[in-house]
Amino acid sequence: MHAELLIHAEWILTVDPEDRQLTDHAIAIADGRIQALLPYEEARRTIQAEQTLELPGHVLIPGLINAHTHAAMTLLRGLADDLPLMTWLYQHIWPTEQRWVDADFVAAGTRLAVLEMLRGGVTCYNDMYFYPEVSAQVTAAAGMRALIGMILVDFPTRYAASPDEYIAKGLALHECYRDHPLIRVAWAPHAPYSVSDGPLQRVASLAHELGVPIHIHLHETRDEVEQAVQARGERPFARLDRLGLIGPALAAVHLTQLTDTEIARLAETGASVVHCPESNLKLASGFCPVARLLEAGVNVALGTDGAASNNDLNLLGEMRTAALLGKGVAGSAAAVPATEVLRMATINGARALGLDAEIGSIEPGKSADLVAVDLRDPHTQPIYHPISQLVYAAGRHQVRQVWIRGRQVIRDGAPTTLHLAEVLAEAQIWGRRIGG
Ligand SMILES: CSC[C@H]1O[C@@H](n2cnc3c(O)ncnc32)[C@H](O)[C@@H]1O
Ligand SMILES: [Zn+2]
Repeated sequence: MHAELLIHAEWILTVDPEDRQLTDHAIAIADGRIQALLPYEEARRTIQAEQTLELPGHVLIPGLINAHTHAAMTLLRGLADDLPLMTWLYQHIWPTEQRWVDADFVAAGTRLAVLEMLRGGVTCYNDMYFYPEVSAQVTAAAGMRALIGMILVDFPTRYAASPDEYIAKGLALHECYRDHPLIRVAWAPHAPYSVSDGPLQRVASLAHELGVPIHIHLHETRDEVEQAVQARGERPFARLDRLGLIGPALAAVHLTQLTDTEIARLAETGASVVHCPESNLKLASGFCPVARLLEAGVNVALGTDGAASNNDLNLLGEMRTAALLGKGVAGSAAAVPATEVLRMATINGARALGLDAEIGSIEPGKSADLVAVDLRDPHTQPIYHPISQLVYAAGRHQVRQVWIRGRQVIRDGAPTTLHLAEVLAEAQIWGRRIGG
């Protein structure tokens, strides 16, 4: 058998249905796909590889999937800290966005985000931001994978004047990225409090018609739910259900407020939850009941949220936070174990984004989206269980090699598709402009 690349890592965490953790195995890659996963000795005998990469002391994992972010908000990192959600959003972030966000802002901010995520082992992200056509273009040019949000809010911005215009621009984006190897699109209405019934209903039917996911913030805080109940006599979850949005295409972000009935409804409809523990902690938004969701059979993915509320796009760090917080919230050290957290950051993310046939695990036939993490640092030694070191001790600087569709986008910790100094210079110009 001929392969373009053979990777021999000391450990491989497949995240396949059996959660196989392999030692001394190799992965053969051809045409951007995982061609074979087999014992290294057998690979040496049966595979003629153009290149073989030896990775002693490394663990190889599927590319990490950041299932909720606002990539271009890297340019607003640290602008407004230590504030609760609604003060942060209405008094700081939205006025700043109204003033500064244009296509150039989104290009510079997305490039910075893509660079940060790739270096941290994130190979795919789910975005919700203005000028999505710009994010899509920047991401594809860097060889990264993304699900780009066709955004929708009731209020006018420089990007679009009305819900009709947001939807028309979304449809144009969908058309443009039909059959693209790296970019897919999703409907991304911002939240129940910022989008009214008519446009939400249109999103539900268009999502069904086009076969694309729906990405929305939901029940982020107790205030959000209480205010909706006061104003409309209905919880936002019930409203979305009535409007046809709760179903297998839904990736609902945050969900810090959930009744048992709502959890059962998520499980029964096959909807996904995207947990953003660090954003929830920083904005003091509340706690997503991850252990209860997992127990009920709900697909739970992991996201960083934007860099203005986290303040990084470090999914490896988010995995550790999710595990620790999940145990604290459940009152059980056995809750949200390391293997489950790795699933949340990979295959569950892929499922939430409708991409699980293509990415999320290391299995022959899937795209070669792979990450090698060097565990030979002092703080990840000795190694009894590589997954424990990965989730509880490793830092993102230990991500050394990253491939997307078989193309190496990070080599020895450095980007191959983006120019670090240029991306930083561009971000600093924006920082000076906004900071005055
Ligand atoms: C319509 S583009 C996305 C919109 O969402 C804002 N945003 C960023 N983080 C959050 C969050 O945690 N909750 C609600 N809204 C958020 C972002 O600033 C954009 O305006
Ligand atoms: Zn968000």
